[in-house]
Amino acid sequence: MVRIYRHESLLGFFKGMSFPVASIAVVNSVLFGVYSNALLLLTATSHQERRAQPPSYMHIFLAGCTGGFLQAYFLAPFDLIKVRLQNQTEPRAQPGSPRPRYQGPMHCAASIFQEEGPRGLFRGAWALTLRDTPTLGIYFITYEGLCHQYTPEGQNPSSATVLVAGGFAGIASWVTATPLDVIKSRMQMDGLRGKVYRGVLDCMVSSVRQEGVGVFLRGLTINSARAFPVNAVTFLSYEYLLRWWG
Ligand SMILES: CN(C)C(=N)NCCC[C@H](N)C(=O)O
Repeated sequence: MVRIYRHESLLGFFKGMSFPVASIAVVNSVLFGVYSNALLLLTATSHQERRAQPPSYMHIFLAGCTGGFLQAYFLAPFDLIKVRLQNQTEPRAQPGSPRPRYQGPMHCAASIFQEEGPRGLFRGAWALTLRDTPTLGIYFITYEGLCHQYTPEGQNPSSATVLVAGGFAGIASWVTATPLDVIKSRMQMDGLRGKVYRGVLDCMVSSVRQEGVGVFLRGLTINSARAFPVNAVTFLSYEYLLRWWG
């Protein structure tokens, strides 16, 4: 944090933010929309009816995995641009200093398209899919399990329960996602200075060889700390929107 602040000022912390903000609505709509509809198909009960007839954990897991799998393809290009911008550490443009490689998200998208082709925009998408498919199953199981545990039979969970269950769901999913998150980010940066990795497995093997198994825990603390508030608010919004409009 100190280094980013010294090198790039407060603005350094917001690098690559505009694209995730623009994309989060689309990505979460796909995720929660697919999850709810998959659960509807599997259990034939609406969101309201599910309080009285809770779905099985197997159905919740399968619906979560389906949501995770499909959202990964919407998330992939936005996430790639975020990662490329976050890894660009040149100070912001100052008179006389060399211009950074990417001047913003649109320029980054256009450059990747030109230099690496349309498929370049989906670099790392396979690792992202492997990361998100099981971990979103875990995400929804944790959320539903905690809500079920702390809510009296047949009632809706309170706001406090939703916030805490959502926060822990976020942490559980990030703890399990971090190893593949590290690999995904390395695959996304690959191609910038020529291709280093032959695929996901090759990236895993060479990362472990060079840095040891601890490499899979990179970013775990920060991912988990961020996950609690983000997902507490995400689930609270989801629950209230469904209660008002569902
Ligand atoms: C890859 N993982 C762990 C997840 N996608 N987990 C679900 C949380 C998603 C939420 N938008 C977040 O960024 O925390």
